[in-house]
Amino acid sequence: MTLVAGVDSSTQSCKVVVRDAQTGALVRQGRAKHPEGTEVHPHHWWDALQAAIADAGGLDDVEAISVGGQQHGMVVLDAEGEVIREALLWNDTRSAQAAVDLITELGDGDVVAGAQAWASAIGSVPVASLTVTKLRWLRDAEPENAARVAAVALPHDWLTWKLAGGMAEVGFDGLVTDRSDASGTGYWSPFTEDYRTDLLERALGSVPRLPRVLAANEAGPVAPAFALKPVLGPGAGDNAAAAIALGLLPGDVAVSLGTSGVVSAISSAPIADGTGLVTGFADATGSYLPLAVTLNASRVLDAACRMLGVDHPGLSQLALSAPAGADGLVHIPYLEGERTPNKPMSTGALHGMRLANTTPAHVARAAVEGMLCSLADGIDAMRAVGVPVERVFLIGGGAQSEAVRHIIPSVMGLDVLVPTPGEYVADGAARQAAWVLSGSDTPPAWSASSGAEVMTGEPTPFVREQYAAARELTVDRPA
Ligand SMILES: Nc1ncnc2c1ncn2[C@@H]1O[C@H](COP(=O)(O)OP(=O)(O)O)[C@@H](O)[C@H]1O
Ligand SMILES: O=C(CO)[C@@H](O)[C@H](O)COP(=O)(O)O
Repeated sequence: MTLVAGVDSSTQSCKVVVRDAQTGALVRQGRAKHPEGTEVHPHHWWDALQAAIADAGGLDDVEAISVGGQQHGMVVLDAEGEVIREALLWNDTRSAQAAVDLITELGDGDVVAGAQAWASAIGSVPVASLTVTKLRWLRDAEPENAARVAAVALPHDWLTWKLAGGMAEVGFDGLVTDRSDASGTGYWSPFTEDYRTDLLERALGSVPRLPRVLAANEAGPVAPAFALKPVLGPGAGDNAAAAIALGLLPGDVAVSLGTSGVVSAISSAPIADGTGLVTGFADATGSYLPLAVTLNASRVLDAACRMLGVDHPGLSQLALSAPAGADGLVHIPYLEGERTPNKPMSTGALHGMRLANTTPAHVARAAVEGMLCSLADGIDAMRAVGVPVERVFLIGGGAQSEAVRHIIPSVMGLDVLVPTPGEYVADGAARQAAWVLSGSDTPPAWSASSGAEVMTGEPTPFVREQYAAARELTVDRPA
């Protein structure tokens, strides 16, 4: 049996799956935790990857490996290839003002024109999540660090490079990425399939080395002297890797409930949404992957568990015992600020509180519904830019919530397919690794999306209506 491995270096943890390259059958897997926080030194990801590989029984018998990972994180390297400072993650909002500055500058003072100009240039309107805004923040807040930047990578690029032996073995020439993750930087264009170094220079003030963008099935750097045996694949951003695992086709939409809430879809043409609600990223195969991404998904459920003093099954039991709409109790889930809509300083809120609806069951129901309503808004945003929504898949850690699985069809007004719980990002990376190994033009014919449970429910549009009426009623956190 030929074995391949896939990695998901996600916000909260690192997961490794080992699969049969021919059939896709799961052979073994492992995982390890990442530290908390929105600023993390990349060596923690490397340590977690080693631990997850060991937990998965090692790589000695594995022929190829690809790394999928959280997108956008700013990994800055000096001329010796050393990490200059902790990486700012996708959910770090300190670069919100930098995003406003970049938009205003490109529009010559006109924010609307600037937003459209960015969307036309790179497919997305900058928000604090995108790497380009983090580099502008670095230039303004830490000029001494900005001056030392010799190369910029993303989490998955950096881990791939480390697996290849890093500076000592492959140098900066061996720094590689793929088009899905490159398209989330804010300085790579899905229209020209190339870096926009002019926009990078605008942000950082210089143009450091950038990872070479590999083709979908192209092998990464090889260091003959280095001990790593497997062939390295290009890897991918996490949502693009999940799309590979699910075998998404046009009309399919994935809703991922990880730390981020993500609505993603395959599109045959690039998207340029000047409203910024949909980001026009590329996928990892040659198509496009428009996304609507929130900062608040599974951790909203974690927070509700904490507030109510229950575990996840307990939260589900409570939520399912309350009526749809929680008798008017509305939870706005912007606990970490928000990205879609772009409200980086916002806090969450509970609206419509009355004596009759302030029970643990109502609070639990409102938390689940609020999180799902924010993602239903993402589905609307997809439709508004012409992305068809025919089949919806539910994945990510939050998909393990029974309440989420039962309530989502009613909130979205759609049937929802729930594939067997699994590590879809790591699985997609493994499928890519098998593709690279095969040398074929198309990925191997294994897909993890078979065996999905179809969840149905009576639509409850009033839940979304009461959410929409309360959505703007939030206060900002103290500066
Ligand atoms: N049974 C469950 N019900 C609801 N949420 C769960 C359950 N099990 C795990 N989770 C949540 O899944 C999240 C992690 O999901 P994951 O997709 O791995 O996140 P990320 O990709 O951001 O690291 C955690 O916030 C955790 O609380
Ligand atoms: O910012 C995005 C996509 O634009 C997020 O999807 C991150 O890629 C993090 O994903 P999780 O670790 O929450 O799954």
